[in-house]
Amino acid sequence: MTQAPPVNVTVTGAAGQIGYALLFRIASGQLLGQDKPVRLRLLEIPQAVKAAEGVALELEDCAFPLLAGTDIFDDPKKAFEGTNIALLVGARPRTKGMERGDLLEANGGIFKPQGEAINAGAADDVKVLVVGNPANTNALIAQANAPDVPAERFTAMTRLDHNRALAQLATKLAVPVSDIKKMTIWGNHSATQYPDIFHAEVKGENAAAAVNDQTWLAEEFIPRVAKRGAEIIEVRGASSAASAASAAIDHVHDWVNGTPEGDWVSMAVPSDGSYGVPAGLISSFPVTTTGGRYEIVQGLDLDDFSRDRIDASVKELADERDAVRKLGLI
Ligand SMILES: NC(=O)C1=CN([C@@H]2O[C@H](COP(=O)(O)OP(=O)(O)OC[C@H]3O[C@@H](n4cnc5c(N)ncnc54)[C@H](O)[C@@H]3O)[C@@H](O)[C@H]2O)C=CC1
Ligand SMILES: O=C([O-])CC(=O)C(=O)O
Repeated sequence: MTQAPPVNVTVTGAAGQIGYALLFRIASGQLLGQDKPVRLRLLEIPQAVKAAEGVALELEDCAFPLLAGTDIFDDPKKAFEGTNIALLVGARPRTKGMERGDLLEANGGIFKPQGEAINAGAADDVKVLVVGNPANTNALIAQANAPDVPAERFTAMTRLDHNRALAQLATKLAVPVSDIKKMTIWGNHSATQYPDIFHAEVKGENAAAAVNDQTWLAEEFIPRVAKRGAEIIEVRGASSAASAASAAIDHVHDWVNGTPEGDWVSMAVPSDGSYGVPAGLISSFPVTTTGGRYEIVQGLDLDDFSRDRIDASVKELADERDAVRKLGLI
């Protein structure tokens, strides 16, 4: 039997913490599936190329049957040539006391040239996931600089928030995470995000009704999920890496392979105006995926509690967009 041609997967920041937790899972087939060979294209800044070469040696030593090769670049134009899946991880992480938005200027400059490089050389079917913070607005910058690529191919990661919310709710209800469906993260990957359990289901029952504890929801669950990144930085002394890599695998896996019947996932995607989110903002929504395409779940009722929180997070996204516009990045 002849093998399918390899899928080109570009990973930026390949020598970083997330990169180290991500590359081996991609090469082992967990990103795309056990029938899909991959060719890795790693992008790093010149000072970190040697470390990326070390990671490539270790990848070689794993003898992954699906890994067709690893190439290392310090030039985005080359790294994104022919890429089918682009994982934009490389950026400066925040440290204690910073908000993700504080990274806008530092990291914004990275995503403009990378958007241009994707525009110039990526494959026609390219799918982009931005992980580097502030992820939603970095995705907007990359997208704005890639006018020939369909806008909907640019997404940002809120799957880690989604997974955190699943885990917190499962612990509260003392059920396995697999019993929970239809979790939603709305808005920005920031402390204003809104993890919504009003449409989630636990073994078919409404999750908010199963919890039946508004104080826990408003004062524990929502802030815990929204500020979990800061909690990890406080406790681990560095920002989430393995859990972020795992969420990136989940995001792309489900985008490519589809969501199961009766469930959905959270992805930050360009708004089409759904739920009153201004068109074009890259905001987190509940989405289903099939055939490599996602669709925003329609028709969910939002009460005032949910509406106010979504509006606040979307306002923050609009402010970030205005800030990068002023910086000339979009
Ligand atoms: N969306 C999300 O849920 C999450 C996002 N993050 C973000 O992911 C990013 C990466 O985190 P870590 O891997 O922990 O950081 P890290 O500092 O360990 O690694 C970042 C890597 O990116 C590289 N890099 C910097 N500029 C680059 C450029 N222009 N092109 C290519 N590579 C470049 C650096 O040399 C470094 O090796 C940070 O922005 C962090 O805040 C982290 C966790 C979750
Ligand atoms: O909090 C951070 O800076 C890293 C991150 O995005 C997360 O863990 O959600």
